[in-house]
Amino acid sequence: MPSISAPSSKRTASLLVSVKCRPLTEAERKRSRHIIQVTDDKSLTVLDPDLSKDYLELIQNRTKERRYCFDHVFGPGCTNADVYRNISSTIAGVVQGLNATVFAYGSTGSGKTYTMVGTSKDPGLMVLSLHTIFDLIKKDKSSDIFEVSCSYLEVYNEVIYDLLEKSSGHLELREDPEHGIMVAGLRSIKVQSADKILELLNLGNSRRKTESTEANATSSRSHAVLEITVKRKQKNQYQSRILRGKLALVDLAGSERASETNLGGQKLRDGANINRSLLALANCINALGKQQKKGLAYVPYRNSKLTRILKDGLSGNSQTIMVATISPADDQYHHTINTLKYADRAKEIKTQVHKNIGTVDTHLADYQRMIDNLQIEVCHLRKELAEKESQLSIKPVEKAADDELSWLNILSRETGENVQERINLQKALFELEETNIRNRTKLQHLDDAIAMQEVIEKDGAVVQALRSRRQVILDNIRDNDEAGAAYKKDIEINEKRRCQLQDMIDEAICNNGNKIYLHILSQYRFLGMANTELQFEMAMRDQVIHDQRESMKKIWTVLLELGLDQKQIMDLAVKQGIKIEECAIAQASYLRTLQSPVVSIFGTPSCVLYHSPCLQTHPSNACIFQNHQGCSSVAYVRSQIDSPTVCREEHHSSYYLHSHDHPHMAYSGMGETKSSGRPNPCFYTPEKPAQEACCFCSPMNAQPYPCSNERSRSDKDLRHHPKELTDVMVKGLGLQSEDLDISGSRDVLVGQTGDEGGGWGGEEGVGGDWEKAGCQGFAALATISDRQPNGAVHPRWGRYVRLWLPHDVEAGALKKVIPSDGSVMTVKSPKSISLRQPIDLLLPLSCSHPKNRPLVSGFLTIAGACHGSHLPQTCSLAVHRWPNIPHLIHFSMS
Ligand SMILES: Nc1ncnc2c1ncn2[C@@H]1O[C@H](COP(=O)(O)OP(=O)(O)OP(=O)(O)O)[C@@H](O)[C@H]1O
Repeated sequence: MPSISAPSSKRTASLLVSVKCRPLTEAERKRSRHIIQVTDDKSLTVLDPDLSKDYLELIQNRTKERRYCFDHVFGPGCTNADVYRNISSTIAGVVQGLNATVFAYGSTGSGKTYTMVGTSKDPGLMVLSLHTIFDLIKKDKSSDIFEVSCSYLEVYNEVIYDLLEKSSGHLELREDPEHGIMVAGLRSIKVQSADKILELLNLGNSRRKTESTEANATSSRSHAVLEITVKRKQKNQYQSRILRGKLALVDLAGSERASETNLGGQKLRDGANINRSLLALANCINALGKQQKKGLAYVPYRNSKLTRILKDGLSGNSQTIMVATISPADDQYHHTINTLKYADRAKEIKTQVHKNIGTVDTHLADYQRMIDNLQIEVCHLRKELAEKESQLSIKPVEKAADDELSWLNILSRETGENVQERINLQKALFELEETNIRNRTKLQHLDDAIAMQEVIEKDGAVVQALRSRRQVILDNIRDNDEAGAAYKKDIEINEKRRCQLQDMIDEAICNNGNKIYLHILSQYRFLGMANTELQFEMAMRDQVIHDQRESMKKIWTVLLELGLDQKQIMDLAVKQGIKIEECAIAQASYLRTLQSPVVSIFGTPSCVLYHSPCLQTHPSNACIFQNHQGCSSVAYVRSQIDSPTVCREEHHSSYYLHSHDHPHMAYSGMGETKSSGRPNPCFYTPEKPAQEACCFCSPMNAQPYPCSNERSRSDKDLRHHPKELTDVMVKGLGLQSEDLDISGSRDVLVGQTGDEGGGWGGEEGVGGDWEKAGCQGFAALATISDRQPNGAVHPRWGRYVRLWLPHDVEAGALKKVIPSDGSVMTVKSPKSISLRQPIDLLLPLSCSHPKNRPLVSGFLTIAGACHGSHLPQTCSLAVHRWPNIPHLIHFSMS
């Protein structure tokens, strides 16, 4: 039996904020007054720059003098080494597998580069950190093997360049589940000594874009990120543990107002992009600071490349240090106050620090390989394109052809950027909606709490506190909705641009004689898009995996807080015949090993689920059901807990189950399951005692259960998270499932027509009229519940369904939704239903539960039709084709 262990512990760390005030420069000394007073090593005062204020104004407290406290404050007399002394312990953690981020934040000319890079006399934090890392490695007494590598990039005008490459192309960001945000194609150079890195650092710095502005003679025009990775591996040990610490040292570009710096043309554009990134950073700091007080505020990381790169440092797994640099000059008062305002807010930011002990899920590795292969192909095509271009330019062709080529190149680049932008915007929208789903769940909890408390005391202090909390959440929801609307507008703009570009390429293909070139171009474009699509899917799924991991951790916390140790949990599990695997193992092999039944009901009593002890190779939570008109379908059902761990293996299983050629099981329309070869699956509804359940077949190694003639409810399966663990808690510890409020508000169910589109309601069904009309049908299932995770019935639950469809389908294609009470609800289709554009359905009163609850628990059948060849014949193929099952049909409740 595999061993189990609790997840590695996380430590919540506050962002450490140091403020560094530089001395007045030679020029400033002549014209400016020094307005910074460092009171002690933790506080400073910014004096009012206006000396002309009279006594009255001062006593009326109209002075602009401001006082601030931080973790550390360094005056003009301090060196970089003084600043470093307070952060060296954090840097040392990198050698122990921890992540750290250090960034300098301040207005232009305030001393960011001086602090990070420094001079030979006063080496900066980058240099000092490197020395610490190599000194520690040298002094290490263990037999561990260390490997240090470094990369250095810059973000200039929202484009990422490799500073260690002589002439770097544009680099793209990728979201990696194990390592967070990564820059695809960025060189990582293995280094043996600090001197080697310093050499690389100098080389990179010489390539950095700097300009002379009025505010700073060598103003950095780009944001630079030096990343040092320290890999530590135990020597000579089987399955040795690898620790991987990462240090990111960031020197931000100078922010300035165009009006102050007399910029124009390119410089003005640089300034705008620099400010866009810095504004995005400031907004993230704002939102993160607010989060501590206000709960779930959306953090707009996606608004710039810089914030995406810094995401881990701002909220993820990293101990982060912000060095706010300020100028003491009175004419910089506003910039100084602005910097200090954000630094003050940043004090509220919390990160979660834990050691990086690497594990790689096999399916993730599969995806990675696919992406890598695509990228190799993209590179290959790029090369071919370049060759083709040079061939063409060698030929004595006229200037017109050259112009055409460069025009096509621009077109190709813009297409790539358009796709990237679209993906980024969609992800942002997705995350925003996730945040609001959680906000709405919180709101419901608060409503319940307020209602309960009001029974005790109508307007007491607790009620008031709850109400003000409620207001905060409402504000968050409103802010997020506004941000969402802005993203939607951006998506519209992006879509328009996409159409324009497409038209231009199509026209070029029609008109241009150079067919090979255009062929390569379009192939390149196609592969590039496929590549980014895959990355998108990967990132979406990673998000879901992340959620699941969080849920697992919560369950572990509950179990451990109950006073049980791992062995006891394991024993309880064994007694109940439940198999528990280590978190990471469970992620990968969850569906294969799951033994627990999942309940399902649809329409009539003949709806059953099968339990998988006898079919271990299939996902146990597959469901066979019969609809209210007596036609059967097979559906692949996923409950909340396991929906996230979708891997390709599952899709095969799903498809396998539905295939007519299934070697082990055939299912006929009217409720007979024919067995062939393998033991048949058994069916039961867990809410009913075993005797009441029925069996469609005679399983060889499972007890047949009679089936209830009533419509049973499926509330319980909706709430379950990592199911082995909840089973331990419910069966082993005698807890009520309702006690296990491990929040998360999603249930995902995906279904499809079983018999080539047949079986969804005769003439009107998928296989009926629509097929005759030349359409292909599809059908899907979504669960719905009027119960909250804590078991309480809430009137608003179950009224809101959100769907993502597997493909774009035409307007009006979504035909009907059938709630499990048998009523049919016609759907007013939105103008267009498109992939990843969710459709929100608010259920009408006709879907009411007899007891006036908005809707009974159960399933919705969603049926529709789609013209053309976009949609595979059944959803099962769609499932097979689109690895991202949870996003095919995504259902959420609020
Ligand atoms: N602690 C210090 N001691 C002496 N001189 C300093 C110090 N900090 C900064 N300076 C000087 O101030 C000037 C501006 O510094 P620096 O270039 O580091 O600013 P910056 O914030 O990086 O500007 P930008 O954002 O425009 O790149 C430089 O001439 C630098 O030498």
